[in-house]
Amino acid sequence: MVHVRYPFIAQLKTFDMLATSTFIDDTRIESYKEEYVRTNCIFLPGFLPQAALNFLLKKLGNIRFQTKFEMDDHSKFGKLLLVPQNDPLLTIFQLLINNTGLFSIVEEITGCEPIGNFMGRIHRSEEGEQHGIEWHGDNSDNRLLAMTLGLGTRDYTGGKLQIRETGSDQIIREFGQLNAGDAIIFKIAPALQHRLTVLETGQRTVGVGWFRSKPDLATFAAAHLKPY
Ligand SMILES: O=C(O)CCC(=O)C(=O)O
Ligand SMILES: [Fe+2]
Repeated sequence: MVHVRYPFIAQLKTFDMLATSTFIDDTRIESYKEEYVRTNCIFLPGFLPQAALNFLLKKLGNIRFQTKFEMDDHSKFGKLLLVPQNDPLLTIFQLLINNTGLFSIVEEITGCEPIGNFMGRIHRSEEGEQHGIEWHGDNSDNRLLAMTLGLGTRDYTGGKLQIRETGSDQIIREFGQLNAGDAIIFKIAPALQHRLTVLETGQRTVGVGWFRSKPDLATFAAAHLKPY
């Protein structure tokens, strides 16, 4: 018998989280559907259960973030601090969201094609650093929907996630201060763009990622959710 080691998983299992919890209140599906049709996004306050949230917040306290520039061909369109790609915390975050029950509910609310996997990262914006991301679409890599999950305990100003129709001046929806555990799920399509405005005061920390049509979960897990 082969023993694999997921150092944090034993703790997570005690929360009875993995593969059992869907995080979305299914009595509210109809109102989420209506919100999504109207605004191309849904706001999910208290999406992440407290135990999982406390666990992620505690681990985040020990992480050394690294500066990352968002690049489009050779031009920069954003600057942020990122949890290093090989950090086990990213595996935990992705394990929580790669949940087929959650995928089904998200498919039902948004009418998107079947979700194969969720690929995510964790980033932070800090005051005085011009941290933010200009208008962009994230239209690549089989992305269907994006998610932003609040993972910070500090207040902030600026750092707004804004959504618009491509090329338009009108903001369809914007989200300022996010509380830890709150999530936003929004549509990725050529007709839509979003941006993260520059952080003015305080600090903003979020998990972000994309629900993607391909590859399927088994293929994704074998490549990205490996034991370490
Ligand atoms: O921080 C956010 O809410 C969204 C960030 C974003 O658009 C991205 O990472 O592509
Ligand atoms: Fe984005």
